[in-house]
Amino acid sequence: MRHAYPAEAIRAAEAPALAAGEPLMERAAYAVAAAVVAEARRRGLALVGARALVLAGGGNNGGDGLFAAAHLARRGLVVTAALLRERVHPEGLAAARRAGVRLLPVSGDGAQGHTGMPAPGLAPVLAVADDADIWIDAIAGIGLTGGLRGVSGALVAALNERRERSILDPLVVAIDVPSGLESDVGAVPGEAVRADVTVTMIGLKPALLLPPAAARAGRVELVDLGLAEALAARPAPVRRLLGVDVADLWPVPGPADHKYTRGVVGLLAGSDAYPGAAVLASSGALRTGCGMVRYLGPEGAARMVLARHPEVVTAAGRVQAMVLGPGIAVGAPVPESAGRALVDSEVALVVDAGGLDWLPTDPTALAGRRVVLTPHAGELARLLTTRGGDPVERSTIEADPARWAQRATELTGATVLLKGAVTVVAQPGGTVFSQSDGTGWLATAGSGDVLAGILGALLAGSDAPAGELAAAAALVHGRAGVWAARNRRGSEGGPSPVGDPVSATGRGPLDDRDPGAPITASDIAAAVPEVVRGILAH
Ligand SMILES: NC(=O)C1=CN([C@@H]2O[C@H](COP(=O)(O)OP(=O)(O)OC[C@H]3O[C@@H](n4cnc5c(N)ncnc54)[C@H](OP(=O)(O)O)[C@@H]3O)[C@@H](O)[C@H]2O)[C@@H](O)CC1
Ligand SMILES: [K+]
Repeated sequence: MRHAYPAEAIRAAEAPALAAGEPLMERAAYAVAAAVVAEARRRGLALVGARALVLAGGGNNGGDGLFAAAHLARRGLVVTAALLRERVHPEGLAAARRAGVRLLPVSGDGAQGHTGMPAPGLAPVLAVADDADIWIDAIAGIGLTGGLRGVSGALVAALNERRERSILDPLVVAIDVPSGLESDVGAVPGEAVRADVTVTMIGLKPALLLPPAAARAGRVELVDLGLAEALAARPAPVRRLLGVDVADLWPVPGPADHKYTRGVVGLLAGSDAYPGAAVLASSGALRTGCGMVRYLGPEGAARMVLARHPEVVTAAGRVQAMVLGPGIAVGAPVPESAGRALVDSEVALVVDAGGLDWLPTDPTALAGRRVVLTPHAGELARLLTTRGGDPVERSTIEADPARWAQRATELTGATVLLKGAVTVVAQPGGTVFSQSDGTGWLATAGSGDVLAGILGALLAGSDAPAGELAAAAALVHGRAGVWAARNRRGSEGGPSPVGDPVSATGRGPLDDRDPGAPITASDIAAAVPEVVRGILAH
């Protein structure tokens, strides 16, 4: 499991070590220099003579940068340090000077000019940036408050603009947190550095896991500076499940299990308008490995479900988890079986799409129950607007998904899995999970119906907390999409997949060399067993 800690916890963990005189900044700077060297080598950049620009702010983050600049200069790189404050870390500055780093004070004059052109005071540093192979961002770390101001904001805006126009393609390494991100949250308050690699100290920060901020960090390397134990004693409000965590909580059947002990999933999904959702949610649940699926929706959809999955049962009966709402239109009346499940505290619930309207208005009504809502941003906007009183736009949610998912848990009393490129799961009063396991190919009709089925099966088959199971479902769903996109599997029941057996775990992102192939929701469901096997065999 990955854990992310707020700045306050990082500072508390480092305080005793600093008081004891441990050379944390030296260790941090050494790790940054090592990461720069390793990444430059990976890119085939000759180190001696390579040009690096360090952007140094006035705090300890700038100190890390200046010491790292000194290391790199001693390795033969040509290093310039842009000093963005009149006063920068004095020992760091002295070390950089001794190592032969060129020091370039950056004037803030006119930095906030209104013309949209780079401010005149920035011209010298932009000229160095244009020629540099490597930019190292040491403007600010956990000490940043609010959007980047003044000369730093203007400089980062100008650098981002140059990269966007593809004039330049330097290696960008951020120290601790890309500058411009507030380390405790996923929202991006203004201009922020876009890093290829972020070398982060002591522990991960929430901004490195949460959308949309996390996308600015690139690959994250954690350097614990010997403080992992001190930090582990503190609560981590943001977490990410890994495959091994999912293996630990996966309901693997034992010899004494039968279909009822494995868990029965009830499905109230699909409608005359959207019958396919019933099929896809059934596929998701069956491929995840529940004991039985009971399909309780309309007859037309039931026929389609049975045609694809003859193992589905359409008779009413006991269920351990119920999936309510995929493929059901907003405003549809509450079916009797859904009404019963909503008041039966023994039944875990997955509530999606049209089912979201069926939730009790009193958030305490679901207290103590395992209930997971699975909206996308548009559905969450609607739910927050109807329940919270004030209108909330989809774009507002996309600017800070974790915050709004948490707000929805307060208003409903349920766990909320907010679907997106990075999926966040908020629980009442609890940890937020942030899962980034998928690929853009997953954004296809019916994908969410499959996810609801996967989650229904996990809730039916395991007693683990709903939030962890929701994060596990997101991980498996994401990896199934990656696996399907990589192996270009045909429709469910089609020919055996071809491809590298290593990729059967679904691990590892698709990349420029193998961007993957288009997939359908059926492909995602079909890939789930391979992904589960990969996770369990790990
Ligand atoms: N202690 C140690 O030995 C170790 C510390 N470590 C490192 O220290 C970092 C924390 O250092 P920190 O506390 O000094 O804060 P830091 O992140 O440098 O930010 C302050 C600077 O940012 C500026 N600034 C703030 N807001 C701004 C804005 N909106 N827009 C523009 N500027 C803004 C602020 O300017 P000012 O407000 O003072 O004008 C000041 O210059 C941590 O992230 C890690 O990298 C680790 O390596 C472990 C060892
Ligand atoms: K930084």
